[in-house]
Amino acid sequence: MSIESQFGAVTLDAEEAAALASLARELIGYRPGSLDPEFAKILSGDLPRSLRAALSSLLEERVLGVVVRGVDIDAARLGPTPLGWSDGTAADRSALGSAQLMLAAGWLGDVFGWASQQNGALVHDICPQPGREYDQIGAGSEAELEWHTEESFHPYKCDYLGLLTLRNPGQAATTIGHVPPDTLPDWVRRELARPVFCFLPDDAHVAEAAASESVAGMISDPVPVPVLYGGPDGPYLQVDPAYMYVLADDEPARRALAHLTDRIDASLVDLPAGPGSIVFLDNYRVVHGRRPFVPRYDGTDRWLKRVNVTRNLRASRSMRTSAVSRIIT
Ligand SMILES: O=C(O)CCC(=O)C(=O)O
Ligand SMILES: [Fe+2]
Repeated sequence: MSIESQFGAVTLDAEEAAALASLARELIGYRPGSLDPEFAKILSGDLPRSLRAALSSLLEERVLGVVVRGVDIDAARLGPTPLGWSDGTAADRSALGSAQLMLAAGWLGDVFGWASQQNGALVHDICPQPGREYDQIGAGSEAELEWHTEESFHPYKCDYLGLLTLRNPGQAATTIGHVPPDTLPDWVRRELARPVFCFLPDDAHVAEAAASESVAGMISDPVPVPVLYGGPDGPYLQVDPAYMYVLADDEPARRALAHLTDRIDASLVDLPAGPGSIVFLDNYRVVHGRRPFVPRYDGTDRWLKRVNVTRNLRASRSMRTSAVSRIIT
């Protein structure tokens, strides 16, 4: 079965798109300058039913991801794509899109951020940044962003990753890959379930690691974990070949990882998603990356918004400064 056929798809009609944008305006007005994720959850009960149904099928693991098309991003108001993420006015210009991404995420769970990523923002900008063209981070461009599960290095990685495309002139696709675990040979599954794989924080976190005690610790002292985890019948996956190594060069584990990597390579497809598309991916079951593209740095570049969603915010309480904080430190 192709990966695309295992994705839910919703195309909002004009009425649904207007209803979603109207909720977003309510969310923006509730606390000007900063989208309130708790209020977004309350409002998410009023999302168009077709959207809630698709998102619920993701919660139930009946699909690997959901693509929503027809979101009003108020393209006329967007202005120039920022050069990287630290552009103050860009949040305001793109608030309509960000609010809709947060609303849909609110139906799935709790949006959270990282102290070590984009200064703790809940909604991230993904735009090419001068000087980072060949780096394995969202702000790269000329080099393919190798496939990965998001924040593989962290025990409180997101359940779902949400991406909203604001613009993508060169149509540089997000890639997705998936291998049904029950199609892997038994020896591969056995090896990948052993806790002998070490993950390192990716460069996007390392640059801001001083802001996060847990991330700083993971750079110096990674805890070995399995690649396949959860139930033996339908295990979940954490894998990021660009940022991982096998403990003590364990040969069988290394071969199993190589086998998995080949299989995922062979499964990789482009996800078609133009401006006004939101994609949610099950970060426990699919990998994603990005095709290379040539950045322009003239204000018209590719620009995406990203959110991390967890089903269990409480699990990370020891790494957040208060029960209501949504920032992992
Ligand atoms: O740019 C994309 O399409 C995906 C970016 C990504 O995977 C990341 O920033 O971790
Ligand atoms: Fe990613």
